[in-house]
Amino acid sequence: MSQRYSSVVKPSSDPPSSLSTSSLKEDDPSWEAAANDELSVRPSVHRKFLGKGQPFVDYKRVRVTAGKGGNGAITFFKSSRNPFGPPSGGNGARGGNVYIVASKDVTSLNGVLNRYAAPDGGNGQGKQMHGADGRDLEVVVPVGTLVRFTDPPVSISVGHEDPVAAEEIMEKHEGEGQEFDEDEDSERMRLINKYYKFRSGYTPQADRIEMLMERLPYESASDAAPTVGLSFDLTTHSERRLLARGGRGGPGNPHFQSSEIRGPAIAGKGQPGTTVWLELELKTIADAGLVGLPNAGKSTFLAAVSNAHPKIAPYPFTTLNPYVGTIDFPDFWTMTVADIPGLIQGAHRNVGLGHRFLRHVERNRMLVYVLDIAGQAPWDDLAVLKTELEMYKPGLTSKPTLIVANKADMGAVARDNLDKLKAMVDVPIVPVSAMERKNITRATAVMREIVEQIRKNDGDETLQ
Ligand SMILES: Nc1nc2c(ncn2[C@@H]2O[C@H](COP(=O)(O)OP(=O)(O)OP(=O)(O)O)[C@@H](O)[C@H]2O)c(=O)[nH]1
Ligand SMILES: [Mg+2]
Repeated sequence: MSQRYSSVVKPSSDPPSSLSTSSLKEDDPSWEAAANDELSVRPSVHRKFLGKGQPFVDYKRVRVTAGKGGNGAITFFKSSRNPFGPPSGGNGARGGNVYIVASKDVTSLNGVLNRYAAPDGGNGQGKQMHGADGRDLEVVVPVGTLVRFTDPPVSISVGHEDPVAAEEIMEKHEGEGQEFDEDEDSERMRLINKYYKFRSGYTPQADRIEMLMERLPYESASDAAPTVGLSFDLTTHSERRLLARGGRGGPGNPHFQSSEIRGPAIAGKGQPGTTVWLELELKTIADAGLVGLPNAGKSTFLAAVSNAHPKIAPYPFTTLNPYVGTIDFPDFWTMTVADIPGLIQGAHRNVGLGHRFLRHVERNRMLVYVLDIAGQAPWDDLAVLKTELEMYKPGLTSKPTLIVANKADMGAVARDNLDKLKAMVDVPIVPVSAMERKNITRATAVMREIVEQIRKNDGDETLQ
């Protein structure tokens, strides 16, 4: 390498203002020096991974149903000595809950199913054997997923309480010698049938119905609380939230024994689990987002600095989905970098791949503009990128910034452009050759310094 660059990094007046770039100025390393101490460079890209992988999904609608509670049992402990033994029905168990968990190990909503249903709780058995609780289910989503509870699709009706079934029950009990006062009694029978079950052939008498009405399980506020419209954001690894609560199990028949009722042929029914509809939207959270025109070398840079193996090719729009890689520093400090598909002029109006991916720029801690420094006018490219980000969401460009002047290996043009760019902008600029893996550690060191500063200011690992 014959080129030498006088200054590698320019001190920044951009936020964060407290960021010290003095250490970066101290030893302006040349290409050769930088190339010799490439600690974080992976020697080879595993070819077999190139271009493979799962489709990227960043929006999904999901239906989640918690498990139904198990029914209580109606059994009696009979023996030769005691043919009318005491009631011995076990309780039904609660149905499985459904939780949503954020994980840094998944990067797309691709693995999320359309429907989830937690297992039901087990029914009670004879000999006081209670059912087994339904297993809890976890929906695993990437960190940065927004969860919104929505209305059910119009064509499906939700109701756990089925008015038609209640009608049928009413009809069944008509003509059985019991007089029903139309409205009131049908409502009572509906409730009784919702919460209790009877041994086949058993018809509860009026006084039993009275007793059962008195001890109806009360519905807690959280059971009935409407969730539609609620939303939350999963921003940290292993954050866990309850989506749907499993139904309670019904008590077994010993619970209905009293001085009057010696052999209760009654047990509690398991309650249905709640059903909710969700909208999941992924807005990738990475420490740094790579923003650049198509073909600028973003993917090559990501492959050079991180453990990721994105597809790299000499045509625009090679990268069609955001791709997150992790940079591992020798002292085990890590940061994440997102390769975002190329932007072009008019992206905010949906030109090119459009604004679909701009949402993934929103929540990165810092921006890394990757410019093709050997191109016609890299400063124009930078202006286009900044304009597109601002048009999509005002204020987006005010994040801490680094410019990676890529393709600096391309001779005199690159060197001249770099000098011109340095004179024009007031942001740290690091010339690199992502392809030849030169000056990469320099770039990652600056990125680390900026990210460390932001994390310190934020006070924790979360990001809003
Ligand atoms: N000479 C030279 N070529 C490079 C360098 N970095 C990347 N390239 C080449 O530039 C082309 C585009 O690289 P990519 O990494 O696919 O570019 P990208 O920005 O990810 O492009 P899109 O995914 O299409 O937005 C490839 O042919 C790379 O080999 C570099 O430092 N020097
Ligand atoms: Mg790419």
